[in-house]
Amino acid sequence: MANTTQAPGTAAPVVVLDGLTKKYGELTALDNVSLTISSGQILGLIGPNGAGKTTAIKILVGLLRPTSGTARIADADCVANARRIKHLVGYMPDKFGSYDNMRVREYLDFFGAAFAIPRKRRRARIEEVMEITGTTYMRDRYVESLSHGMAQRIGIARTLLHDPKVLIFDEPANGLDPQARVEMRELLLQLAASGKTLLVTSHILPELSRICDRVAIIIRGKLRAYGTVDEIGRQVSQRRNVEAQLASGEQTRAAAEIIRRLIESDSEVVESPTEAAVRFRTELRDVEFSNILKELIGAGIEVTQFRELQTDLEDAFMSFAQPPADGEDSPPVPVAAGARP
Ligand SMILES: Nc1ncnc2c1ncn2[C@@H]1O[C@H](COP(=O)(O)OP(=O)(O)OP(=O)(O)O)[C@@H](O)[C@H]1O
Repeated sequence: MANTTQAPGTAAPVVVLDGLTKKYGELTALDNVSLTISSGQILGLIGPNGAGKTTAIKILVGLLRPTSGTARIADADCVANARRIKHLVGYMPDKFGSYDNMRVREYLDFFGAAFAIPRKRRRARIEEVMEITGTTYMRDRYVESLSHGMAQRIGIARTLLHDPKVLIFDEPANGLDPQARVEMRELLLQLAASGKTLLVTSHILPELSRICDRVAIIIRGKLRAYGTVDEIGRQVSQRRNVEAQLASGEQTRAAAEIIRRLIESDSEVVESPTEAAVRFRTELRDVEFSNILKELIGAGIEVTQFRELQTDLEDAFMSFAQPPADGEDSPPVPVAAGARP
């Protein structure tokens, strides 16, 4: 069984993947992936091209059968109850076809009809979803004339028509300019705040990951890390990233020598005379930090700042995504409680 037990005070799991595996012939596109998304949460499913994200999504929306394991949304199994899944989920694929000679309102009406929303109710619902997604002003525009960012918003409006519990968006931020990414992030937060549960994928680590309650990093079909952005940052590096800023670049060599003497011998110490800075990674505790600082000052080094740098999630992702050396499996990385690699 997956570790899906509900901790006291936490929201109920709405999406549950348990040991999900999908093979295409010899290729294992998804390998025993287990994770849960609770009600109102945003989960970012992040992985490079070919990681298995779309495969996981297609199983969830009932378009693919898993080789083994299960996927459930609310009370419905994604294979056995595919019809119910369609009502529970709003799905926006990474590419949606072109609809020539259709205005936005006609396009939404077309999909509303496909969801069998009665005509009268449909008209009001189209107004509502355009309001939610900030697309009312596009109502009379032809769909093919929309910019990519506008089209993405209409794509989201379309997924909301039947008021699903769960929204699954494949690469919603792909190809958007920085401003449109900010707007997309705000829209996703607004949808989660309105009670929707969201799963969004990305092949890069965009700003989207910052708004996710949980991030799942998937590499070559395996779940390599799962947790909050902070938890994943801590998983990747037990070592703290520290920077000593000096008054002058001329003292970087002397400072680096003192630091090398005081920290673990296998730690990398990077001197940057142009920035008048020395950076290093260490497992030392605070008390030992103060000792380094004391020694630097005692040696006449003018230290203007001595601080710990944040572990960047981008660094974490890159370290997970490194291709394994020949004959090795993926690098072993601890995974947060609640997930099984
Ligand atoms: N129908 C299929 N038949 C055979 N192999 C497939 C099929 N669909 C996907 N694959 C392979 O399975 C692996 C996972 O593909 P998937 O599309 O799920 O990855 P992804 O993470 O969504 O990638 P991207 O970011 O490029 O969309 C890839 O190696 C892909 O080539």
